[in-house]
Amino acid sequence: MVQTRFNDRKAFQNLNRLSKNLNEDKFHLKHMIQDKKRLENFSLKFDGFFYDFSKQRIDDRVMEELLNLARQAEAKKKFSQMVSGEIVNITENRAALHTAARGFIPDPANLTDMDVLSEINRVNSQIKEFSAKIHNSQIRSDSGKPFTDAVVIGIGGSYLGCEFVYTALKHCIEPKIKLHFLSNVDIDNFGQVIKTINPETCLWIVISKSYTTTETMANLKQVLLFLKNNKLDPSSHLVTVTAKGSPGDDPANKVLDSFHMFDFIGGRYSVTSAVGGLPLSLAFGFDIFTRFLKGCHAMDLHAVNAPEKQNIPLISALISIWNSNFLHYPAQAIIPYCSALSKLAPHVQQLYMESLGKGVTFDGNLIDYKTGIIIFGEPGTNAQHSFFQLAHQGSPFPVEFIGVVTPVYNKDQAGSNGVYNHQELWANMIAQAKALAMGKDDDNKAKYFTGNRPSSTLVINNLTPESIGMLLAFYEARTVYEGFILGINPFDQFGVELGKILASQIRDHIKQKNTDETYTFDSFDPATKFYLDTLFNGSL
Ligand SMILES: O=P(O)(O)OC[C@H]1O[C@](O)(CO)[C@@H](O)[C@@H]1O
Repeated sequence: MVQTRFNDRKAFQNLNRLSKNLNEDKFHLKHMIQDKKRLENFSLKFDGFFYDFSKQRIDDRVMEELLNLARQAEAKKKFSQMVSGEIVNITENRAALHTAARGFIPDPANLTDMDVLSEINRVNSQIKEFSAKIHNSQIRSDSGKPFTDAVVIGIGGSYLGCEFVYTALKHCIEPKIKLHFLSNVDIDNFGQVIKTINPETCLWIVISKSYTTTETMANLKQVLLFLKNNKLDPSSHLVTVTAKGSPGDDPANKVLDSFHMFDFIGGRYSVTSAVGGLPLSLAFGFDIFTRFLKGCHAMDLHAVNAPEKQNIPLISALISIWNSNFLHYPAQAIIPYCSALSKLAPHVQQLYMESLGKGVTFDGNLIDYKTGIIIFGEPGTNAQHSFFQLAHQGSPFPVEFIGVVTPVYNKDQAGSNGVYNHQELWANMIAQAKALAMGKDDDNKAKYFTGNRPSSTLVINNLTPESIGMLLAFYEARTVYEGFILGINPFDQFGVELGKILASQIRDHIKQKNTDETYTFDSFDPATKFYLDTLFNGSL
């Protein structure tokens, strides 16, 4: 069925018109945020999750048209189809059932050709049993020692989400098994990791859906050599998380165990499958992983059931579309005022940009409007001392501030200024959003701030497995909603393929040179030849 293009929708035309009026002074944020009802009218709260979009450049009319845009795109209907297991990833002819990993399928009877929930439950039981055996030392290393550390070998969706959740949770829960991450093919990544572990008490978790990803396979090779050099048997030290039937699915028991991931859950949406489930259960216990899933599930239910007007992921997707397509901001920063969330932005970078950085519509037509924008971020206040100069006086971009009401560390003391560190942190977060919105007049133009720079603020009460789950599922749902409204497929990633193909061609030539010193790179363009010659010369 041919769909109406995003920019042919009536609401799109109306929003375009409304965006032109915004230059009038009365729409400057410094005036709009004075309205006593503004926060109440432009914020939403759900289950300890607060989303304030009162400092976005919107008013009631813009909001109403944005909601119309979502309705005209049937965003909620598409979201329901997704959680029900319909084929929403049409270019790859697959469902996108990451929500099922947290036990959420509204009507499992409709899933005829795959037993999604029983497969998920089977793998979760396997994870529960395996992690308990590691914790109670029923499973020990080759030399009979209890495991103390685990290295996750994986890249992209098989790494980033897990690192985000682990980094967040280790602030509030002492890990039983310490996790380390080996993602980059850079040999120095491997070199650093092996410095931090004891080979005799370390478990290696290879995570790769395809089990063909070059970086992961190259690192696996290094690990196997490392185990051999340390006289350790991979069948006692290595586990795999991979698709059923992949080269890493191990019926021959060459490794300690294999856990399945499924093609109905895409890599960047896979933290709640065995991809995150195994390492996080090893680190904190299966019960903590379950609590994390419950947080995701709560947000999933909200994303499906809340009406458009109260739906936090949907509203934030609309705000993002407003900022990119109508106000023409090219990027968005994610700034958590919380060190524990330091790996959130790298995770959302992949989730968002791999999902929404698309050039064709659902039905295969080239696109002439903005799809995904650039996402980047750093924790505050650090970000204030690096790139916030540009945020305040350079090219504007919307910012998403994230605050956590109660810190984990409960011995914070007031300094000589009578303020606790955590209060100082919040003072800065509040001030930055205000400064961006208000701006400041000054006769000295070097000290003049235009203001009218939009931001949202997201607040959670504290760092718990449940709240981290909600945060993760919020970003997933928002990404998917944005994709559905933009009329693109948020589940494929053909854009990563071309570089891989070219790398493989270059690799073939490197291989030839490794076996034949006289081999030349003359068949390449001059720059490629220059870089390869430099690599082989060992110096510029
Ligand atoms: O799990 P695999 O198959 O190793 O893939 C890793 C990652 O690589 C990508 O294909 C991108 O290159 C991601 O989508 C995926 O999460």
